[in-house]
Parts: sequence; C-alpha cells; structure tokens
Amino acid sequence: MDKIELKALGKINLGLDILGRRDNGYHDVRMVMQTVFLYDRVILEKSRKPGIEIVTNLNYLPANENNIAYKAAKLLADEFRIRDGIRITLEKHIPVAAGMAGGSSNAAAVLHGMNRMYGLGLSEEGLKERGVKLGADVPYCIMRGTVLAEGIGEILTPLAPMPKCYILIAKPALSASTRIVYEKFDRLEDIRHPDIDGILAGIKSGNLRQTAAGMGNVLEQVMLPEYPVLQRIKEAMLKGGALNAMMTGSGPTMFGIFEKRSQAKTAMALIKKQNLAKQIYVTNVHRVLRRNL
Ligand SMILES: C[C@](O)(CO)[C@H](O)COP(=O)(O)OP(=O)(O)OC[C@H]1O[C@@H](n2ccc(N)nc2=O)[C@H](O)[C@@H]1O
Ligand SMILES: Nc1ncnc2c1ncn2[C@@H]1O[C@H](COP(=O)(O)OP(=O)(O)OP(=O)(O)O)[C@@H](O)[C@H]1O
Repeated sequence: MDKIELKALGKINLGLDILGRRDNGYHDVRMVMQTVFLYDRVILEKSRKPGIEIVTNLNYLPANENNIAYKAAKLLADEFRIRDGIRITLEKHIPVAAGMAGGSSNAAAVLHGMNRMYGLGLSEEGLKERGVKLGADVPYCIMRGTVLAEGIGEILTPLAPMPKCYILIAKPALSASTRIVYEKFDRLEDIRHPDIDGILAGIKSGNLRQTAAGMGNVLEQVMLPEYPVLQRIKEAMLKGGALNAMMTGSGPTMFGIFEKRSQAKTAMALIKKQNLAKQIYVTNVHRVLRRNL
C-alpha cells in the first residue's frame, strides 16, 4: 500500500471538569468526549522526496516539524526505522485552535495510517501509548466515539453511543491557547463544577434530554466573562431551540444540541444575522457502536 486516505474527526466535550493541578502544570480532568462528523481529510503517501513533507490548505499552519502530524509520523518512522519519504496532505475543515482537537485528530489519523501502510502491527493500546506523547487528546482521537476521559485525558472508558441528535458548531473570530486557558483557570476562585455523573446517567439510559441537561464545562468560567460574544452565541442557540449549548474544550468554539435539524438551522440563522461566528456548521454525532458495554 503506497497511499492511504483517512478522515480525522473533530470532538466536542459534553462535559469538562478539572479536579486538580499536577506539578508539571498538567491538570487532572474528568471529561465526556464525543466525536462529530466534522473532519479533516488526511492523505498519507510514500514519496521519492526523502523525509516527511507536510502539505496543507491553510497557509497559517506550520508545514514543518512543528506540525503535530509531522511529529506523529516522525515518532513511528524513528521507532520502526522507516526510511521512505512520506508526504502528508492535510485538508483542514475542523476549526483551528478551537477546542475541537483538530491537531490531535490529525496526529491520531497519521498513527492509524502509518500502522496500516507499513503493517506495523500496533494494537489500539499501542497507538494510544505513543499518541499521549504527542498530546493529551490524541489517545481519545485514536479511540473516538462517546468516552469518559480521566487522568490528563488519556485514561479512557468507552460509553454507550450518544443518542442521535444535531449539533450546531459556531466558532467566533478569536482563538484561544489551551495552555493559557488552563493557567487562567488556576487563578479562579469559587469554582462551580459541572455534573459529569448526570451526563453519564443520561448516556447510559439513552436519554438525550438528560444528557444535555447535565452538560457543563468548568473552563467557561475563564472564557465567558472575557469574551461576551460566547454568551451571545449560547443565547442564540437556546433561542433557536437547543436542548443545551456550551463551549467545547478550552474554547472558543460553542456548540448546541438539537433534536431537530430545523431548530439547528434556525439557531444558525440567528447567529449569522448577528454576525457572531466566523465558522458555523450543522453536523451530527459520530456513533461508535461498541459491543459488551
Ligand atoms: C482542553 C482539551 O482539549 C479538552 O479535551 C484538552 O484537555 C487539551 O488537550 P491537548 O490540546 O491535546 O493538550 P496538550 O497539547 O497535551 O497540552 C496543551 C497544554 O494544555 C494544558 N493541559 C492539557 C491537558 C491537561 N489535562 N491539562 C493541561 O493543563 C497544558 O498547559 C499543556 O501545555
Ligand atoms: N495539524 C494541525 N492542525 C491544527 N493545528 C495544528 C496542527 N499542527 C500544529 N498545529 C498548531 O496547534 C495549535 C492548536 O491547534 P488545534 O486545532 O489542535 O487546537 P485545539 O482544537 O484547541 O485542540 P485541543 O482541543 O486538542 O486543545 C494551533 O495554533 C496550530 O498552529
């Protein structure tokens, strides 16, 4: 096999709670993660040109060793002494620096793809062990679906698939550094913690309304007071009929959960009318049906 094409799916956090801070600056988290059908296309191909080459449609992304897709390929090429030239094409659609794990999902796709293209025989566990060296969200992006993530995000428990629904994704014209958002969180007082167990109960019973009612992200307490546009997007989503609306990850992307596509479209029109978002999409959850849960 000389060429392989993969879909690198983005994620939303249905829940994000922070339990504590480690000495190395990383935080212990408790998160409910969900992949959505908004994805980057990742193409891996063997090339005559030596080394790892990155080609991307976004001129502001690094096309060198700083790209996380490059780092993923290098990690496996070094370990398995792969000497071929490799070209990685990233057709980006997931908003960048947005809390949707765009980079992490690209890295996960490269690990999966190299494993297949070179017959490395790595198990999902083996891929995750390598993935966490690249970023805390990478093991989850390897696993995908509806998952409880603990530790720094790498201790993963698969959950029943989230009930079918429509997701409206809206990213305003600002970007957030994950590291800085976590640092600002450390300086907050009087933190209100979300009800992660409520989300888990909703997912277990296949109840969309209960799942949505439990949604909460502790990092909103950093971002919402700083950027009023986020609260305005949330209000527009709720007005359009969202069961709930929230920021994903470290932001600034907001998402809403809807029972009907028409409601998601109504909310999208409200957000567009007020010019609140730079990127906006209606999508679905990506359901991974796992046996024996
Ligand atoms: C915000 C989330 O996207 C929620 O899913 C993740 O927690 C972030 O995952 P990520 O972007 O893959 O994170 P990394 O690339 O490993 O780390 C970026 C920065 O985020 C902070 N970070 C990340 C994960 C974590 N559990 N605690 C942290 O404090 C650290 O300051 C780190 O330097
Ligand atoms: N393949 C890539 N795709 C997107 N960003 C990349 C990539 N490689 C490196 N980066 C850099 O990483 C930074 C974070 O991008 P990314 O889109 O992964 O953030 P994110 O959605 O906040 O991720 P997370 O939810 O995991 O925190 C960007 O500033 C970007 O320059």
